[in-house]
Amino acid sequence: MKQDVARILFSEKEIEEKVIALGNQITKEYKGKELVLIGVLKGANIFMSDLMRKIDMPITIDFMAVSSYGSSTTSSGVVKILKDLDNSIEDKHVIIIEDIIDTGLTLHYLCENLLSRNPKSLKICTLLDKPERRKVELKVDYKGYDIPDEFIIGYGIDYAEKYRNLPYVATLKRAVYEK
Ligand SMILES: O=P(O)(O)OC[C@H]1O[C@H](OP(=O)(O)OP(=O)(O)O)[C@H](O)[C@@H]1O
Ligand SMILES: Nc1nc2[nH]cnc2c(=O)[nH]1
Repeated sequence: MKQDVARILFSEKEIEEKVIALGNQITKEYKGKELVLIGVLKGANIFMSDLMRKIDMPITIDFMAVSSYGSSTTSSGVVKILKDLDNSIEDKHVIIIEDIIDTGLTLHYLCENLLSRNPKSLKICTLLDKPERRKVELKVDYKGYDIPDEFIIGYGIDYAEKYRNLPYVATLKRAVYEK
C-alpha cells in the first residue's frame, strides 16, 4: 500500500490538529442548538468519526451513501441515493460532512435534496477542497485544507476502493492509476 504513495500531503498529527480546530469551531457556533451531522459514505467515514468526538455538545448523526455515475476518477453530476437518511431533518440544524470536494456536483445535488426536507439550517464541512476543479458554485462553511488538482488517497479516500485505511492524506503515484 505505502509503495503506491507519491507524497504525504497531511500527516496524522496535522490532520488531528485540524480536526480539533474544526470541532471547537462547530461546538462554539452550535452550542444549545439541535445539530445533526450527516456523513457522506464511504469517504467521509473516518473524518466524521474523528470530528464528532471533537464536538463537545449533544449531537445526532446520520449517513447517506450516494454514487455518481460516470468515469471512476471524475464525478458526472448524476447522483443516485444508495442509502438515505434514517431520520427526518425537518427543523434541525444540519452539517453535511464530506472528505473531499472536487467538481462540487455531488454536494450541489445533496444540498438541493436536503434543503427540500426543510432543515432549520444547512452547512457544509469538508476536510479537503480542490477549488480549481469546481463546476458549480458552493459555499463551503467549514474546511480543513485547499489542495491542488492531484489525485488523493488516504484518511477515508480511496482509489478503486483501496487505500482508505492509510492514516494520512497522500497523493497516489501516477503509475498506479495509469496501469
Ligand atoms: O465534488 P465531486 O466531483 O462531486 O466529488 C466529490 C465526491 O467524490 C467522493 O466520493 P466518491 O464518489 O469517490 O465515493 P466514496 O465516498 O464512496 O469514495 C467524495 O467523497 C465526494 O462525495
Ligand atoms: N480518491 C479520490 N476521489 C476523488 N473524488 C474527487 N476527487 C478525488 C480525489 O482526488 N481522489
